[in-house]
Amino acid sequence: MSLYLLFDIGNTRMKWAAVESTQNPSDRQKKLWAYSGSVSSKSLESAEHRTELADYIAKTLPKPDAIAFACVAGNQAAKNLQSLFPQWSDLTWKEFTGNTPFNGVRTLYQDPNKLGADRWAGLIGARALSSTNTLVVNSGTATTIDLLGANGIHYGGWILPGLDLMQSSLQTNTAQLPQAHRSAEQSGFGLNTNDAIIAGCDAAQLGAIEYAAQIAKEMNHPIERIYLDGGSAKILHQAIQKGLTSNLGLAECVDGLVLRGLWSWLIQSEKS
Ligand SMILES: Nc1ncnc2c1ncn2[C@@H]1O[C@H](COP(=O)(O)OP(=O)(O)O)[C@@H](O)[C@H]1O
Ligand SMILES: CC(C)(COP(=O)(O)O)[C@@H](O)C(=O)NCCC(=O)O
Repeated sequence: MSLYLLFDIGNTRMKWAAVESTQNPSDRQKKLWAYSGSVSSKSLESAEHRTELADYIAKTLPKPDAIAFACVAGNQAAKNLQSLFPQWSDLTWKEFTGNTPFNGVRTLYQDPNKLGADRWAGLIGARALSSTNTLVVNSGTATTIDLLGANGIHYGGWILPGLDLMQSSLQTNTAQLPQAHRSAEQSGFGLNTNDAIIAGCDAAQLGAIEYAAQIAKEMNHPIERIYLDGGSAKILHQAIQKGLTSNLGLAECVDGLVLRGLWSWLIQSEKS
């Protein structure tokens, strides 16, 4: 049995998990993530936070057999992460990028070097869960919506500001708009400024997903699954369930698509 340590460094949060080779990236049980965590990606910039994190991970985890990471938060963030574990210096840190080949999934992106490592890993993670036409929605700092065909082809996707970014950019760039706050009652058209912002940004995100499904259908890839992952996935899912849009009944929250993709990649690399 091998122990894999996986890191997904996003623009807001760094997520990690340790998994065993006897487990399976297609497993949907919560206990799959028995050893996992997240911290602010910015905290990697602070020597004090780095030491705390290094202590925590090293004390709670035996030495892994392999480490894989995907980073879209800049080279320095990845370097800072790797500096945490000098005691594991004999291990190779395997960096996964948008250009990393994976048997069974292929992207049509014009320059895969430019495809976000997290988007590519998320698509591979989605493929571990489903072999049908799927929309992969990662709702973090940015929201990304990608079309993965049943044939394993990534037909491209969209990048939108994430939900928080949409809301906060209104406050930052206008004279009269406040930072909006979500409450349980909001739905439909807003009758005050706060609700108009919350519902408007929800509508932009859900509308984009619905539109993506419509285009996929026109491309003869009718969507059978919609996976929602990322820090705002649950909020988007709740908005869908409130009936803001009736056509997204397929949408479901899925944990750790990027980590699942890194894991699938390690398994495939070990076999070849
Ligand atoms: N504890 C938290 N700290 C910061 N953001 C959080 C937290 N929990 C949920 N969020 C939301 O999740 C988003 C970050 O999600 P995540 O998927 O980790 O993004 P990224 O991959 O871009 O770092 C934030 O923009 C925020 O809306
Ligand atoms: C779109 C992203 C900013 C999303 O990052 P995240 O919200 O997960 O932090 C990231 O995947 C990225 O920098 N992509 C590179 C450009 C591209 O995918 O075309």
